[in-house]
Amino acid sequence: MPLAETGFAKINLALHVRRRRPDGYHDLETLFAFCADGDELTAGPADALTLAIVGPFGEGLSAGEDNLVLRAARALQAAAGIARGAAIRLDKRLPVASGIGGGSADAAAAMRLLVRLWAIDVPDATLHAIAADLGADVPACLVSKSLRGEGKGDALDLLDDAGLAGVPVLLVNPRVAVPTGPIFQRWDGIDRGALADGDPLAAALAGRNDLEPPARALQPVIAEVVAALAAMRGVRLARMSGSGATCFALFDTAADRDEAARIVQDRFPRWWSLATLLR
Ligand SMILES: C[C@@](CO)(OP(=O)(O)O)[C@H](O)COP(=O)(O)OP(=O)(O)OC[C@H]1O[C@@H](n2ccc(N)nc2=O)[C@H](O)[C@@H]1O
Ligand SMILES: Nc1ncnc2c1ncn2[C@@H]1O[C@H](COP(=O)(O)OP(=O)(O)O)[C@@H](O)[C@H]1O
Repeated sequence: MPLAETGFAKINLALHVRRRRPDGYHDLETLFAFCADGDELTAGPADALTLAIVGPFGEGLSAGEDNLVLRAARALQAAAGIARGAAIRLDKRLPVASGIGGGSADAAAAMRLLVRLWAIDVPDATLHAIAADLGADVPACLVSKSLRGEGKGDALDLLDDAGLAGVPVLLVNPRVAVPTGPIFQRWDGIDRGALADGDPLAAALAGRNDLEPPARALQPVIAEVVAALAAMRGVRLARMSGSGATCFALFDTAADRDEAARIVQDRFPRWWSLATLLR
């Protein structure tokens, strides 16, 4: 039996961009939450390291050495000083370049998977460093629990008892790919203030996603998605995640979420959606 891990879909409940850094990155403050669903990875023992990609969003995604799954595997091999292989299979269920982790979640899931498959003992600090090297979001995805992120997004604080687990959520993507770097570049450079401390949901409600205006400027349909979600019954918060274009809504009840999912599917049959829960 191959081992399995989920690349849990990531949501930024709020994302405050504070300043542009000399290294081209941006200091930010964000509240990460994770969904119960995502991409599915499996791995079995093998002599060579291989990746096979299946699933609704697998088409067009390179399964070569540039894939974040293989980059994570190579980095782990190097850190552990081993040359063991693995036959990895990625079921790509999340849209690519869509602000919900995607590749970052896959890289993190691959790390968790291969640590188990290879039965290697890698210190947490080493895993964190490998993850941070793969992408600003990968350390958060490695943990895949509610977190507050600062710095590039890789200085993390676990939000114990965040009160978010089990909250019904609907993800909606209008099927436009939005690359992360260009959205940060289009941020207007105005610091609109810190993200509040304390209760994560209250902080998120009082907060914002500073990447939403530049993402909307590039893809106006994002405004339509947020407006459609915000108008649904039982919505607690509707917003774009990350650099877009996926938007999310948190609901009071699973019935409200399912009603919203039905309405979205009826009105916008081309859009992708996922009805799930926060974990
Ligand atoms: C915006 C966020 C919010 O969680 O999520 P996504 O939209 O990618 O899901 C993340 O900060 C994305 O993290 P990740 O996708 O891992 O970023 P990376 O691969 O490290 O960087 C891609 C590009 O984004 C920009 N970038 C990223 C993070 C950051 N704090 N400042 C930046 O300016 C840089 O231009 C960088 O070259
Ligand atoms: N396993 C993977 N899943 C998705 N994208 C991947 C993967 N491996 C590499 N990539 C690359 O990463 C890019 C997505 O990065 P990014 O824009 O940061 O996505 P997101 O906003 O969804 O986190 C894609 O353009 C894709 O070429």
